[in-house]
Amino acid sequence: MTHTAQDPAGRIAWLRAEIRRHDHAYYVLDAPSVPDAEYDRLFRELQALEAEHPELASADSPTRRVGGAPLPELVPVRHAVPMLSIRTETDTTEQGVRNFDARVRNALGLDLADPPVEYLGELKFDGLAISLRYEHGRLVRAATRGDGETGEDVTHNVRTIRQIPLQLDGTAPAVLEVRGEIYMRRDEFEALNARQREAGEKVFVNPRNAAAGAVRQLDPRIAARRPLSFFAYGIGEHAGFDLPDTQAGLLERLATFGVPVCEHRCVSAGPEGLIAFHAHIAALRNDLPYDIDGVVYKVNRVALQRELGFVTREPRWAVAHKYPAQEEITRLLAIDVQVGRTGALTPVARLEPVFVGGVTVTNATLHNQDEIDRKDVRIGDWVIVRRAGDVIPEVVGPVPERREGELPRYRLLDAHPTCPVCGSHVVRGEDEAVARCTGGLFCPAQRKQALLHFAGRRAMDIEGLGDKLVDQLVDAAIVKSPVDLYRLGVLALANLERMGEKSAQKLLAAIEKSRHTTLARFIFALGIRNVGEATARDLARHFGKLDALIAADAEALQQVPDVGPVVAQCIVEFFAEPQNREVIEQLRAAGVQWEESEPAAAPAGHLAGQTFVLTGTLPNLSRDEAKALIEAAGGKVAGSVSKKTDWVVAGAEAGSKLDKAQALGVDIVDEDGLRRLLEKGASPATNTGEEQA
Ligand SMILES: NC(=O)c1ccc[n+]([C@@H]2O[C@H](COP(=O)([O-])OP(=O)(O)OC[C@H]3O[C@@H](n4cnc5c(N)ncnc54)[C@H](O)[C@@H]3O)[C@@H](O)[C@H]2O)c1
Ligand SMILES: [Zn+2]
Repeated sequence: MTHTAQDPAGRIAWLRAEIRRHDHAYYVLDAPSVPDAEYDRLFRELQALEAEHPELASADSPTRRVGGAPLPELVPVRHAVPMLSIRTETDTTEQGVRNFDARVRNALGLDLADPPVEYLGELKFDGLAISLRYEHGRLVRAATRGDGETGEDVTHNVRTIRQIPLQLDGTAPAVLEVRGEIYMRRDEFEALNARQREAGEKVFVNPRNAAAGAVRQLDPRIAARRPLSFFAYGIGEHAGFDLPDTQAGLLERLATFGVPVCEHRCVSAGPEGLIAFHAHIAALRNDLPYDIDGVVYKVNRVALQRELGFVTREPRWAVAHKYPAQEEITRLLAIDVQVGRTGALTPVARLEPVFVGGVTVTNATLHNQDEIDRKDVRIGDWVIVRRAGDVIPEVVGPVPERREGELPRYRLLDAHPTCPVCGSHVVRGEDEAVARCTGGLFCPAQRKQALLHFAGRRAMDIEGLGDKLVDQLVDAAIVKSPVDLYRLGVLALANLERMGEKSAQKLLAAIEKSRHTTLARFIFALGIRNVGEATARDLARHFGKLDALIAADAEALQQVPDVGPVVAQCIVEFFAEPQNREVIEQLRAAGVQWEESEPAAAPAGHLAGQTFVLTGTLPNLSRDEAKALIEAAGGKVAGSVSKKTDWVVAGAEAGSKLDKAQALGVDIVDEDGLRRLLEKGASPATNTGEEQA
């Protein structure tokens, strides 16, 4: 529903309802439905309309109130000194500061002949306002702002915040309410979200919400797990406190009590210093370890603050000057994918251009399919984009209430069954978040990485082929796949920058030398996902010949020690890609060679063909010892439990592998059980021998 300028009453009513709804989501539920920038636009529009139409004013308009109702689950706390909001200066230029100065001087009845008013510039921390009540230096209660008159008792959670002293330093007054902001540092926020993501739980939109949600928990253990910080910026009720003359003096005094106070502040005679402060902090903003949404200017002299007093929801002696929003709302037009150096496909949101965090953003990462599912963002959605600090822009989530009709869910594998760069198949492992292109040797997106790996010391060992040179060779389109290395001539190299004839000769000699290699090195050099040096060696030993390896299916591959289902799958997928096989053929044709051997004999022993998984600590055997015994008996030890596991050997403190074994119904034995299995088929001769010894 929209209302035009012809219907201010209707528009005002609509705005009030809309803002109230957002207030509830933000203050009560800690789950804002729109970014602050959007909210602020509605709020300013309402303020302007109410100013234009005083006859439509109403005492219960959201422009006259602070915050939201306290949560009914928490015990209410009445604030003897109300906790107010701060007026936001909307003019973003210097004029914002001058407007404030002019209002203050006017209210104080000063004229041009009077000296400048002294101000203090502070940061506007983007967190949650809190009032900490100390009696005789002891923290007795912590309360949220609530609606400004009545907040919520959150002492149980605030006690878990290490930065907040439970006992003030020095000689403390009888009563002192310290007021300030609880916030979460950006790195802590990123780490928290990473943990949430890992655990498959919901991620937080921004540090403010994560902090507010933690503080307003019923369970202090949850708050304790979310690392929070605190800055003091004022006081409420006090008794027996020798009140400093200025705001700056107050902050210094608070610091002597051991209360954290932010170092970034500046005293200014008149508005000029504040203008400089605004610019200085704007430049610093990205490097601060926490979010700020602006700076706050305060009249420094406490006596003048008293004289100025406050109007409805905000003091006359302070104003907030905001910076460009770090969260904005825009449209998700499409989802593209980018193929990284390792073949990972990253979905990237293509956005209707939006100005956020000081720049125009048109793309933002969506990380991977799981993340898209968790956030449930769909093409066509209105989404919230966040760009804070130097962190790359991110889509934090959709605005579900703005979704128009039914939009289909996005499935990366359906949208991109093949790599958009090279056309190879795209796969996603069972336990993996990331989808990958399987054209490792062929895919242009992976070329540089693949070549570097191929030439590496433990792979084909081509001395002198480092990343700078690989960059040049690939960028100049001289080398596309490893086989091109073996076709290089001095001429092509001599055209490269910083490449004399001598170094060109040297490189060619190193390439020449690499033609004679071992099967193990060659397998490793292919860069098959999850096939490291040791696995490559095992594969070479087991299969003896490259073609045998190429022909092996997942089951045959799992006969190799340490090759489990995941690794086997990666190998199968790699060789299934015709383009990879072609590059291998070309390499052989170019003279890359190694000695082949007969495949290692199938392991003998009565446990042949049986797969074991070890978990926990066995009473007498180390893991290596147990493994050696099993392998000596022909068995195989795998790293993870699957349906193909025959036995799980569980010791003390066995973890998730044991759970999985139970879930899959795999047989479980302890160390004694393992010994019985090992002995069962042992030849009587050996037994006798042992008994005799
Ligand atoms: N996205 C939404 O749906 C939604 C809904 C409601 C409110 N909001 C946002 O909340 C804000 C309005 O709420 P508000 O009334 O709390 O005002 P405010 O946050 O703009 O300003 C007042 C608050 O600033 C904080 N503050 C930080 N640094 C300070 C300092 N140095 N000195 C004094 N105070 C400092 C205090 O907590 C104080 O309560 C707006 O930014 C608005 O965008 C968003
Ligand atoms: Zn590709």
